Amino acid sequence: MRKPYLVIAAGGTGGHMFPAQALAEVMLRRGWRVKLSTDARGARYTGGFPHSTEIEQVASATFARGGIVAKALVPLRVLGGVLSMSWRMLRDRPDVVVGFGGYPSIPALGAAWVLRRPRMIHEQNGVLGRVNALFAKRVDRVACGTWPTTLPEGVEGVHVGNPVRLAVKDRAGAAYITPGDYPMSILVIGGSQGARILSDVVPPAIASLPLETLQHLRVSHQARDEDGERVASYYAEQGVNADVQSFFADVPKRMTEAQLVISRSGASSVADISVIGRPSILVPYAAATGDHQSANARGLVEAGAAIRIPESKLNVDSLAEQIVAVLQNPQAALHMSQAALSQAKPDAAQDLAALVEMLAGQTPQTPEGQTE
Ligand SMILES: CC(=O)N[C@H]1[C@@H](OP(=O)(O)OP(=O)(O)OC[C@H]2O[C@@H](n3ccc(=O)[nH]c3=O)[C@H](O)[C@@H]2O)O[C@H](CO)[C@@H](O)[C@@H]1O
Repeated sequence: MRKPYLVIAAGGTGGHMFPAQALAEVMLRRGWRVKLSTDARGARYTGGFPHSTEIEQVASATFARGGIVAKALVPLRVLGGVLSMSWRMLRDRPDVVVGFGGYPSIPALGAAWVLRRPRMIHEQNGVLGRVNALFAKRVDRVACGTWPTTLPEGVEGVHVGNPVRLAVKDRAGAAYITPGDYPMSILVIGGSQGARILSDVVPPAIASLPLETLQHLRVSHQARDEDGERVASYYAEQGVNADVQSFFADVPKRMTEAQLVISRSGASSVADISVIGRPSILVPYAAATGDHQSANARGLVEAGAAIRIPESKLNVDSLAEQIVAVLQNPQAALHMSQAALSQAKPDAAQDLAALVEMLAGQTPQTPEGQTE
């Protein structure tokens, strides 16, 4: 019997790919055939996708890069991508197409629009990205990871949350050990790529903490490759017990063990912090499109789960003061961890999968199982 067939279109950064992976995991388990349509950049993040995911690389074109000639050719490349994808979809018709944002999602979403296939976008951030903004009025559903999300007039969003990895979901609401006179840890992460500003400011802020706190502290610090050595030697010189890596493969475990998370407010980082339920200090990436990282942080901040420090106010003193405020107030820290849980959507992947199946239901199936 023909399996229902889902095309997931995503690319660019890990931020688009991780939620796409979570949906692929659920749909494959539900007996669907899943194809990921991505570009070379997105393909770097496909290692975690289940092996049965079909992966198709499409040529991508971004408006932001390249010289004048390259930019002038972008509309042609996009049109070519949509046409060739339409041709492929005519021969192998998807039941549903879901776009997660990024330029590589244009060919599949564009083709689904041309062919009138059921289609949906998922926006991770509190502000629509460029490609999702282009399709918001041309899809059957707009699923939102962050709430509220600013949407174009006339478009209604469905709040499903940002799907988290299984390793995160497994630790949903894991018991929180409040800060005290025993080993404590701080996790410092800057999105999938690491953030230089956190490598500049966090180490001296931690080194300046009162000795009674510092002596119990372990730090896990994600630093970009080029910053790793200086960050590690600084911590070592200051006698701080720190593990510095360019990417922690076991963030869910480290986050569970942490009394405090210091992080950027990328959509998946915020989702992980909410689902596991940890106090956080968030430093939104100021250059993010439409300041979407501030929008992402809003839910946790308004719930009393996170302290937001804008980049312009981030310095050694302001950060140290907030770290002390969390680590020296166990009750406040416990309250923050519980408030984080109040913002969590641990079943986002399942809710998104339910929307996909609902959209597929709009397509009548013939007794042979072929779509009409
Ligand atoms: C710089 C930038 O433009 N970032 C954008 C990018 O996020 P970007 O990919 O940087 O970050 P996200 O916060 O969305 O995701 C990072 C994920 O990586 C995990 N992690 C992080 C560090 C580590 O060492 N190990 C690890 O596993 C985090 O727990 C999280 O699950 O796409 C997101 C979704 O569109 C946006 O919200 C972000 O604004």
